[in-house]
Amino acid sequence: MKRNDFSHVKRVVVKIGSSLLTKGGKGLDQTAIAGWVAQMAGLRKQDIDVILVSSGSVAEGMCRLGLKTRPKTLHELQASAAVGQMGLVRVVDDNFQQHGLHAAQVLLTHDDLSDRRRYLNARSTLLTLLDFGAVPVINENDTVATEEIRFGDNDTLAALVANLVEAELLIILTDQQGLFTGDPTVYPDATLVSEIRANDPTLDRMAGASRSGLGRGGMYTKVRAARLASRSGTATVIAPGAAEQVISRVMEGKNIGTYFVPDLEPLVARKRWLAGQLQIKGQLVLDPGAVKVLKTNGKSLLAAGVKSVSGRFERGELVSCIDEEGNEIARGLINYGKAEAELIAGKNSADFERILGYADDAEMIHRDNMVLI
Ligand SMILES: Nc1ncnc2c1ncn2[C@@H]1O[C@H](COP(=O)(O)OP(=O)(O)O)[C@@H](O)[C@H]1O
Ligand SMILES: N[C@@H](CCC(=O)OP(=O)(O)O)C(=O)O
Repeated sequence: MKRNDFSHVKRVVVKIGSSLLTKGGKGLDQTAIAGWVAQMAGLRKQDIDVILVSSGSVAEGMCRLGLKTRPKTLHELQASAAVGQMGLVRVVDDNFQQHGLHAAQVLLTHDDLSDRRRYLNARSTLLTLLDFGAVPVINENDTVATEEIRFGDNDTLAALVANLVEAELLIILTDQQGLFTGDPTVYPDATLVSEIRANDPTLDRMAGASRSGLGRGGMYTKVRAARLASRSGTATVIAPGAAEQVISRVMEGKNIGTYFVPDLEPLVARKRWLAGQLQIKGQLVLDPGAVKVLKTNGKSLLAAGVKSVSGRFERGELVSCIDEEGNEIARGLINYGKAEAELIAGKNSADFERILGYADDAEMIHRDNMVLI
């Protein structure tokens, strides 16, 4: 994808860093936030799905609590985040409301995206919010995250969210013009990189740490995020958050910030991931009707077309779909664990509530989570 193809983008993740949001730690920048929200609302009006990953809870909490330096201990960080998150969501929500849009707070930990079942839950909730036309506002769940289940920085979180919802574009707003050949606060003669392949090995030499004491990762985590995002075919632009109409200009394909070109298109990347990297935990035998629908119409797999179930799997794990002769037709992430799948195999989704005691996904495997073999 070239910059001038961004006009085709239908789903974008915007990440805004702490120092931008809090005027370098002085408190939430109401004017700037109103400006970014207005631009995101403009995208929603064009029917583009928008997800905001917003940092700033610790920085705003520090400000409210009168802490001069970023706390060192985990519980102080967590307390600070809890205080600051209140201010953050209030301002963001007020602003989206002024544009007639609903903001939806989603706080995630690393476990939510690494555990297969929780991954599917997080994905379904985010996609449902987008279907409702709401704007998910995501941050790390700092108050409960221990070291082991932390993302640690919101650049990584934003990239994983972009992977999760298959956004075509990730925009990371920061306090610099973009990625420079070296940290411009240390090397004044460093120059702005306008475009680079996300997997270019020279990137590691350019990107340094954060120096503001407010954010977490500096350029290093942003470059790593661009690489991570490129795994699902997502393009990344690191752009100057303080620049006039920055989000709109990036979306218009203007030459602003640094554009990280992914190696693959989103669909190809996801199919490769599904087809190659996960272990198959079970098998579904499909009736001829289901085989035909999957092959010819690219539809989701409904339980009604499943004749039998084998293997050991939980919700969210990879299963293989075979025809009655044993030929593999497709693979996908299943919405039900083995016990439930056996109960609903061959049944209509209208009967799920009676059989299972609850009604959940109508599909056994959603077409977005399936790849034909
Ligand atoms: N190659 C580079 N180009 C630009 N900035 C860099 C580079 N290396 C390190 N940095 C530093 O990264 C900082 C931005 O990261 P950070 O403070 O974590 O911001 P944010 O809060 O937006 O995530 C810049 O202010 C700059 O000091
Ligand atoms: N969850 C933390 C995120 C910290 C963080 O990654 O900050 P930044 O490097 O400014 O994006 C917070 O809201 O303060």
